[in-house]
Amino acid sequence: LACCTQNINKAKQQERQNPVPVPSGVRQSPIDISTDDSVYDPQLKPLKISYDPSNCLLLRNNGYFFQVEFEDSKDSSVISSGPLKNQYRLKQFHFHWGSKSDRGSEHTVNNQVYPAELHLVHWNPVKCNNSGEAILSENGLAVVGVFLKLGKRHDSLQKLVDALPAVKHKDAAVDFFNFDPACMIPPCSDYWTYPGSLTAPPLTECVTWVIMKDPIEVSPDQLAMFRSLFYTSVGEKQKNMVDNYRPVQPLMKRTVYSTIP
Ligand SMILES: COc1ccc(C[C@@]2(O)NC(=S)NC2=O)c(OC)c1
Ligand SMILES: [Zn+2]
Repeated sequence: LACCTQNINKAKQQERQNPVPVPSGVRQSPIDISTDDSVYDPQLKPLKISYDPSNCLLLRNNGYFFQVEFEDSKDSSVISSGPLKNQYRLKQFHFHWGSKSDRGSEHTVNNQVYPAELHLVHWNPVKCNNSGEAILSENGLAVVGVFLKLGKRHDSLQKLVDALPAVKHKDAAVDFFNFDPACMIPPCSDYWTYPGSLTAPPLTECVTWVIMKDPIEVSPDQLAMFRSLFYTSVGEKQKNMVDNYRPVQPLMKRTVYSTIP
């Protein structure tokens, strides 16, 4: 999963500069979430989240964003319930952010943009043998999205921020152990959910999205550290890693369901 995102992330950057409609894309992501048009589903339960920090392995700059990768050979860091029929294993998490705080998130809410968005990527071991296969299987992936807004410092995120200078350039990677991603899940369990896609090529329509209603807060200094990374490898002309988000896509015939009455 981590390996094959690199060359296609270049395509994602291209796609952002001159967006080309995806032929026969009927469930593309991200989208704008119109709260008035979303449908309250009283059957939707809170997402069950159970992560084991000892599964945390590595921090990598893949040339499009930085991602934290997890051991996923067992059902030890998983999500279930909510809109999910099976249990999904955490594979990695990453962020999207802007060059300025008036842009950065991939999803928007009533056209409100956030300065950044966290994606926690999980795959379905019942339907797939590994995360690479999950990309090719309908609802093979479940991605939890969490908006970031500027405010007070996020103390538990600081451990990750402090490790970023070690992965400034593309393809850099360092050991990154004992981090609990649950610290980035907002206390309120409310979410929107809809069927969508990867937001980078190959843009496959394999994702059940769960977007948390409440943002988490990070400080301006913490977000500035995200922007200090580079898209480029050592020795190349440095290009700051910013604005790595895809524009919103047409909702088409989809319904966004919510836990919010
Ligand atoms: C070939 O497999 C891929 C390709 C790209 C991504 C990245 C992304 O498109 N997906 C999400 S989520 N955000 C993104 O930017 C990926 O992530 C699971 C898997
Ligand atoms: Zn993403």
